[in-house]
Order: sequence, then structure tokens, then C-alpha cells
Amino acid sequence: MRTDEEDFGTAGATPAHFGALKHYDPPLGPGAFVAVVGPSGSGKDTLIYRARDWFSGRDGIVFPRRMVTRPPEDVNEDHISITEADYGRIVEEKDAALTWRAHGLGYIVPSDVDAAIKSGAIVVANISRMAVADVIRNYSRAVVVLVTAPREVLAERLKARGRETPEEIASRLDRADYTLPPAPRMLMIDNVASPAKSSAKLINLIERLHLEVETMPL
Ligand SMILES: Nc1ncnc2c1ncn2[C@@H]1O[C@H](COP(=O)(O)OP(=O)(O)OP(=O)(O)O)[C@@H](O)[C@H]1O
Ligand SMILES: O=P(O)(O)OC[C@H]1O[C@H](OP(=O)(O)O)[C@H](O)[C@@H]1O
Repeated sequence: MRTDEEDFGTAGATPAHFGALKHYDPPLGPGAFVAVVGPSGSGKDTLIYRARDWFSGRDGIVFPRRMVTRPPEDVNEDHISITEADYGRIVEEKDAALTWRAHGLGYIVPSDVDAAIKSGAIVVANISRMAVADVIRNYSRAVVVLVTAPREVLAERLKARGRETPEEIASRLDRADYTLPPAPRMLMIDNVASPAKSSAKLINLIERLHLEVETMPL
């Protein structure tokens, strides 16, 4: 099992470059933050994109594009490509909802997510398991969706996706059993069936949260 400290070491990051840059007390609401997490290759983006298509045109359900220090030509994720200098500046200016480093890359969930939560939106984002504690601390309605698949399935999917080298895939598989902090609200999706079946569970959760925000004040 890997720890945050080990990850800081391998990613060359420091605690100042990781997690929530702001700590909200009280936590932000009334909207909900749906943190989709799980090992690389489990299918987080696949399920998120299906949910995004399903809710296309619906107000109050937001799928933020992440900023990643990854070249723009990566077709697997609809992301905003940023440089390491951009990443450093955003962290320095505390201009993000969440930041973390993994796989040698810097990741940012943009700060406009916080305004969306304050307006009562449901925000759905693929984040690192290292950032879950910050989501739970900063958002009143934080729900963790843990997407899983057996290790051999992860290995096959990453190989078929073809984005990483065999060494990078091995390093991703090493993180497969990373332990999550306790989360008061969690949905597990064992994503071995069809993407349609698994994404229906995520869609159902988002619908229920949308109703909850509208009908149950904090
Ligand atoms: N239920 C499924 N059945 C078969 N293949 C799937 C399923 N879900 C996802 N995949 C495939 O597995 C691969 C990895 O999926 P995806 O990129 O969504 O994973 P991820 O969890 O977002 O990974 P990462 O954390 O590395 O971004 C993709 O090629 C995708 O098409
Ligand atoms: O292993 P942990 O820390 O949970 O996740 C680390 C990162 O790995 C994946 O990155 P990508 O989408 O493949 O770039 C996830 O999206 C997350 O951002």
C-alpha cells in the first residue's frame, strides 16, 4: 500500500502542492461534490462521460474540465492542457478548488467549481484518492464514488488504451490498492459489467442528489 508521503516523493511534489488550497469553515454548500475515484483503468472517465452525455443541457449538473500538465493531443480525456509553470502559478495564487500530483503530472480542478457548489449545483469530477479528505472537509454534501475492477482487468484495459508505456502501466497498477480515507457517503461501482450498466448507477446517484439539494436544505 502506498502513502501520500511516498507519492510526494515519487511525484516530486510537496504538501504545499497537494490537496485543497483553501479550507472552508463551514464547508461549502448547498450543492454536492461527487468525487469519482479509483485505480487507473477502472473506468472513471468512461462513466463520467456517459453521465455527462445523459445530463447534457440540464442546468445545475456540472462536469468540470480538469487542467492537467499533459499534452493537449491526449484524446482519452477532455482536459485543459497546462504547463508546469501554469500549474505552479495557480497553486501559488491558490486559484483552484483542488490540486494534486500523480504519475509525474499536476492536476487542477478549477476554482469556479466552488461558485457552482454555492449555487446548488451537483459537481462531478474524476479526482485522486489523495484528494478525497479535502473534498470531505470542504464540501457539505461530499459523496465519494469508488470505481473498481480486478487488477488483471485494469492491466488489460490500460494496455489496450495504449496511452502509457509498460513501465508507466506497472507504476499505475502499483497504486491499485491505495487506501481511501473514511467517507461518510460512498457508492461503490464494480465496473466489470457494461459501461451502460455501471454508468446508470452514477446517473441515478446524481439524480438523487439533485433532488436532495432541491428538497432538503442543509
Ligand atoms: N465497463 C467497461 N468494460 C470494458 N471496458 C471499459 C469499461 N469501462 C472502461 N473501459 C475501458 O477501459 C479503459 C480505461 O477507462 P478510463 O480511461 O475511463 O479509466 P480511468 O479510471 O478514467 O483511468 P485513469 O485513471 O487512468 O484516467 C478505456 O479504454 C475504456 O474504454
Ligand atoms: O491513483 P490516484 O491518486 O487515486 O489517482 C491519480 C490520478 O490518476 C488518474 O489520472 P489520469 O486520469 O490517468 O491522468 C486519476 O484521474 C487521478 O487524477
